[in-house]
Amino acid sequence: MIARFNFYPLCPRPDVVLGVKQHADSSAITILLQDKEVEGLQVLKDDQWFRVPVVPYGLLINVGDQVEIMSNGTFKSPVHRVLTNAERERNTLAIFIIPDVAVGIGPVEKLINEERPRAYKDIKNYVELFFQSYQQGKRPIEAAKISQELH
Ligand SMILES: O=C(O)CCC(=O)C(=O)O
Ligand SMILES: [Fe+2]
Repeated sequence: MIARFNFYPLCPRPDVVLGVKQHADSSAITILLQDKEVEGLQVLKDDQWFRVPVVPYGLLINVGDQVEIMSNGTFKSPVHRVLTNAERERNTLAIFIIPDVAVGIGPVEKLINEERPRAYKDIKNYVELFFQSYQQGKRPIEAAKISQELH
């Protein structure tokens, strides 16, 4: 488990500067305590950005890439980003639940069948793989997909 406190200072140019660039989380599950007043998080769906409303003291549960892999794609890890704000500072707390790297992860056998063939490889240290791809501007989960090997 990793806890990250995010602080977004005032930014004079929210039109050109992001608080966090678009990504999906490398965790299995993320628990996010948003700022109780200031909005900023957006989720990508069907090529459109949707704002995540503020729910004071509410916890936002987000599926990360590792649950997408373990569920053989049944649950999707959403791409999201954070905007900046010229008038209000913003604070959030993200708790990333991460499986033991020594154990590794892969799709659960019972979720693999003829209709849904195995879509992801077994992986030992997904977070390391994640950051290799992330630095190159690629969607890290693509590196875990089996169809990738055919190209
Ligand atoms: O600060 C937020 O609202 C979200 C931060 C986030 O996406 C992350 O820390 O992975
Ligand atoms: Fe995130």
